[in-house]
Amino acid sequence: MKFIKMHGAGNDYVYVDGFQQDVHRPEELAVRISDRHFGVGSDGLILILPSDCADARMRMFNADGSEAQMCGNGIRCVAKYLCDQQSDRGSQLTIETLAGVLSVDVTADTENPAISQVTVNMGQPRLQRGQIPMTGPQQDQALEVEIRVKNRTFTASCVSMGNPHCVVYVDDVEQFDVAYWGALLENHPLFPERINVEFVEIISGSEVRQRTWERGAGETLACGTGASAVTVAGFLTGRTQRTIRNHLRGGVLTLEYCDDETVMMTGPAEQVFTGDYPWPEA
Ligand SMILES: N[C@H](CCC[C@H](N)C(=O)O)C(=O)O
Repeated sequence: MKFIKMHGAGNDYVYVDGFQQDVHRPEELAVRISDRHFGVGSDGLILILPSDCADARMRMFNADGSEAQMCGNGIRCVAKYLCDQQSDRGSQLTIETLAGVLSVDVTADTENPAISQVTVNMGQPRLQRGQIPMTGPQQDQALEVEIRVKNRTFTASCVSMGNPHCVVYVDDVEQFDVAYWGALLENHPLFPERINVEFVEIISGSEVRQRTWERGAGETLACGTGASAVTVAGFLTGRTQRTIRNHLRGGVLTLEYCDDETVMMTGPAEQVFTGDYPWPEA
């Protein structure tokens, strides 16, 4: 099986072109290929597939084999790959995900063809508990709620960007024990489908620092849907402006929560290598 290794701001996935080959048992493949010692090593697996309603469809599997609705860093890489494959395609594409059909715009880096900058219209956030999903009154929002874990109470805002996010504000994110609290929050009984957790330090009204604990993958260097949720939560709770720069462990994303309530995200997409992985066709 041929694969491509790409990352967006250090959030790395193995990509397989499903236009060229069939991929069987992707859940099991994701677990094996993501392993950083016994596999290729990645945060998960992304399949690039034909679509009936868009230029392509993506399916995204976490390193634990669970399928997620969307991946913001991943969709930028899928867009870059499709543009590189067909240079006459133009820079604007649509990509179908389990969170809907999203529009992307790719700008090639003239000095380094391995890297592109990609802007994604991430769509509108879903704010009701029932949409996240989260227990409690299903029509209510969960902005600025207190979540009790062990001996600590966090102030959190929960936002769905198609997939679920819990944004937690902390004073010093570099010193914060992301692995310990991330795992506890991911599996908190409030969240029946588990949750991705963003730990955020506010630098100013237009700048934040984020570390990410991902559902099904642990700490990753970046999360695009998470950075989008952070933009929405920051604006709606009065912490940040509509446009922010988000400093993640693996790079910087620029985001805007627009007047029409869609989130625009811009960041890098980089191809690192291609390879072959032994995986039976059926
Ligand atoms: N890293 C991805 C999100 C993965 C989310 C996944 N861990 C889930 O289960 O929802 C991003 O850039 O948006």
